[in-house]
Amino acid sequence: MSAPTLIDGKKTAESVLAECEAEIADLKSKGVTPGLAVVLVGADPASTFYVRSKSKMCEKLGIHSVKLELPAETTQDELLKVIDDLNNDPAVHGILVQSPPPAHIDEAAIIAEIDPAKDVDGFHPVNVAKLALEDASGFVPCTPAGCQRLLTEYGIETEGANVVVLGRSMIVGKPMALLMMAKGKGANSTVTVAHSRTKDLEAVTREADILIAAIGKPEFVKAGGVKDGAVVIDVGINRVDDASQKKGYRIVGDVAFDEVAPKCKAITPVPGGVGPMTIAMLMANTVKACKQITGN
Ligand SMILES: NC(=O)C1=CN([C@@H]2O[C@H](COP(=O)(O)OP(=O)(O)OC[C@H]3O[C@@H](n4cnc5c(N)ncnc54)[C@H](OP(=O)(O)O)[C@@H]3O)[C@@H](O)[C@H]2O)C=CC1
Ligand SMILES: Nc1nc(=O)c2c([nH]1)NC[C@@H]1CN(c3ccc(C(=O)N[C@@H](CCC(=O)O)C(=O)O)cc3)C=[N+]21
Repeated sequence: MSAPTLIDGKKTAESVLAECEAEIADLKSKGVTPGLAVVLVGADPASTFYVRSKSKMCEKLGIHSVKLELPAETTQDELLKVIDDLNNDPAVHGILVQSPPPAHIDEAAIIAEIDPAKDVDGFHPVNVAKLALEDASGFVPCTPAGCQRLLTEYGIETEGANVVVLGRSMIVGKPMALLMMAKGKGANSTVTVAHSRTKDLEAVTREADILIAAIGKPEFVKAGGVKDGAVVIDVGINRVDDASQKKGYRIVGDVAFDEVAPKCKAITPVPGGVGPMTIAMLMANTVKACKQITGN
């Protein structure tokens, strides 16, 4: 087989961000500045890193950024109050509460408190329903939206394709499956969702023309679970110990890249694949929220 196409998430994210910049300039010419609030409870190092990269991207694009890093002991009621204040803040059009929160927080209740019009993560029940109903006024979760954009950007045929989504979380797997089974461009796929209870997993994933892996298990998908000529989108972000690295770890995906890539038509790297797209789609959702809320 010829060498696989490396799907460049950084480059595609740049085009999404350039579209955002044009829309932000237009909004600013009308006296409106989009605003995003990112809330982190506790100091998990990976979460802290992601929250800061989101805020940095806002600053780069000229989006008003509110970063709230709250102590791990923050109570449910205190967090609900923070959300209410952001719901009522006219300078904030998007609200994101970094997942997962500490164990004493009821995450579903926090998500339900967010004004659906500001729910740029697309986790609120109203937006989950809009995705299922194919109502484009809602917010699509950033990671699945980013995966779909990578497929369309690289001209990958999704119509009638066998798409296997590995993982069924509310953040990635389930919305990813809904997106790909929807009617329309970049979708119309035949979708199978596999998870930890799936029987003969490799036989299932081997049927995929497009395999989207989101399970959080380092290098779990091996060559034997991938069809020749498949397109592989690796959502996984896993830290594995690596003494040869300055930080003492490196990031790998859910796919064993070195053995899987030679079988693929196209594959995303980790890092530099889906991760940068997640942040870019968050910016795009924030611009969309701002336009909807301000009527622009
Ligand atoms: N690149 C990005 O922007 C993002 C990356 N991620 C990364 O994606 C990965 C998945 O995240 P997330 O969806 O939040 O994870 P969750 O832990 O919420 O969900 C994992 C899913 O994978 C399934 N699963 C776990 N182990 C296996 C297994 N051995 N075989 C088959 N299925 C399995 C689980 O099945 P079951 O339901 O049966 O338990 C579950 O559905 C993580 O590495 C995360 O860091 C997440 C968000 C954004
Ligand atoms: N409410 C909420 N919304 C989220 O969107 C959300 C969340 N909670 N919790 C955690 C996951 C994870 N996530 C990532 C974002 C960016 C990269 C990213 O930028 N990755 C880069 C750098 C990777 C690195 O060096 O660590 C890359 O893959 O190239 C990765 C993962 C968003 N998530």
